[in-house]
Amino acid sequence: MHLGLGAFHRSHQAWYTQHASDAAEWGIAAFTGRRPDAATALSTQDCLYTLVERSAGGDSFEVIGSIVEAVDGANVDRLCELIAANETAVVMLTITEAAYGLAADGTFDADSPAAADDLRALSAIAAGGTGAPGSPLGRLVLALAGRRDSGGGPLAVVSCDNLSANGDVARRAVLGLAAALGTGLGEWIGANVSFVSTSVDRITPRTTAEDIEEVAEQCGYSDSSPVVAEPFRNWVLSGDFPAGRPRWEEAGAVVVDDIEPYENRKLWLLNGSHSILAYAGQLRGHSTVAQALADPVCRKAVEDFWDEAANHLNADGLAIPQYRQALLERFGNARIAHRLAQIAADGTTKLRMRAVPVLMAERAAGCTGAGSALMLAAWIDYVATSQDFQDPLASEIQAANTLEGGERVRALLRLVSASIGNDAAIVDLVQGLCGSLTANKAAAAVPTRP
Ligand SMILES: NC(=O)c1ccc[n+]([C@@H]2O[C@H](COP(=O)([O-])OP(=O)(O)OC[C@H]3O[C@@H](n4cnc5c(N)ncnc54)[C@H](O)[C@@H]3O)[C@@H](O)[C@H]2O)c1
Ligand SMILES: O=P(O)(O)OC[C@@H](O)[C@@H](O)[C@H](O)[C@H](O)CO
Repeated sequence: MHLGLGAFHRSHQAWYTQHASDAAEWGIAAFTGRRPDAATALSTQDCLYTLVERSAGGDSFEVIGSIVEAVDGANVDRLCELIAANETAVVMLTITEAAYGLAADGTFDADSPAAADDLRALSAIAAGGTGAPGSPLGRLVLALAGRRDSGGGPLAVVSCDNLSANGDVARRAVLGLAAALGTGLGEWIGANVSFVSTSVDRITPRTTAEDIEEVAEQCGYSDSSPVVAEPFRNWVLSGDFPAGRPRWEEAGAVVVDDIEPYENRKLWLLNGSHSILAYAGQLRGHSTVAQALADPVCRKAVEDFWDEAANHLNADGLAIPQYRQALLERFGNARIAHRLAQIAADGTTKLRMRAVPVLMAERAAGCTGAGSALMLAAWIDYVATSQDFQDPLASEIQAANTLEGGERVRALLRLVSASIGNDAAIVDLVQGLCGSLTANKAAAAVPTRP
């Protein structure tokens, strides 16, 4: 099963499942998150779609068939039916970082609007009423209650979202929501559901109309739902699969006992620098990752942050210099038009995992942390100028934006993390960096496109 049918699941977990040595024994039922569109489009073509692997040198095409059913996420009856089935072994999630209802301290926030709605819906069901939760995790909790009742047995929930310790985060959110259905469900989940943590990597931008045209021209058939991704892919998993899983390792996935060093390497070096490029790049007039990286001001901001992060990535075998070099090549692939506006979304949740841990580690080591602080300053400048940023705390950001100077910086930083927002020296540091990325904007080396 999969929740959050979008581009990434189709370029990553569906690819690994298709290439597992026992692929013929498995099929994925994938549910959308907030809209039915992706399921409707895929269903009309038997859930088959083209994966376009886009390197700097050209494109190659592969039809992926590992998804066997695509369903509107609002079809909670079908979700419950499939999760109750004994044959269901794994539930994968790509529902975005913002969908886990994380509070600024990393705990589950039962008061976030989506969680509060789900808790109300689940409590009403527990009291014998009708209705259904509206978020993927709320729906999953209802379906897990059905599995318990039907004796479907244990299974694994595998978060594939860019969150540190994503399995633990998923467990906290599921248990937080399950409380509304009575304490017995939490106990059953504790005993029967394994929350697997993963580090996932494959740059997969949103599909464009040009991508659809290209597939028609090159492949000679019409595909409404191709997905474009870079050639690179990586999947590191840690946790138990009590009901089995496809042999993903035969397709290159890696199973480890301690995932933290891999997660930190990926979240800090790749996603952290993506966030710098997203905010600094847009402030400087760029719209894609490749354009922003070619701007020396953005490139320096990335390298400075990487230097800081590397100080705290010390586990054996991480090969940080090679990883950095590979990232420069991957980001520089201008044929992958990775939009900075897409990466910029949900900054409060993302910066908590991308900037804050490195900043705190640097300061604990007696350094300034200016490279990580610049990521936060870029975000603060971005939310002042962007008219249409997306964030689970958008209204709180708007309220903070009505303040001035240090008060505004402090209020915005508190939305990311109380520990940095309440630290006067960090607030001063970040405030001093605000505006610095655009101060020499005229020096940007790259012509920009709208
Ligand atoms: N695209 C990539 O390159 C990439 C790479 C690695 C990891 N990821 C992870 O996968 C996630 C999904 O990526 P994608 O490219 O498929 O994105 P997407 O925008 O296509 O979204 C995937 C699904 O999540 C649902 N969703 C979005 N916001 C939600 C919310 N607030 N609450 C509930 N559901 C929501 C959508 O409806 C959709 O079904 C990312 O957020 C990231 O955590 C993506
Ligand atoms: O999808 P997000 O919003 O978590 O982050 C945007 C990008 O940084 C991200 O999607 C990367 O492309 C991806 O993590 C590469 O594996």
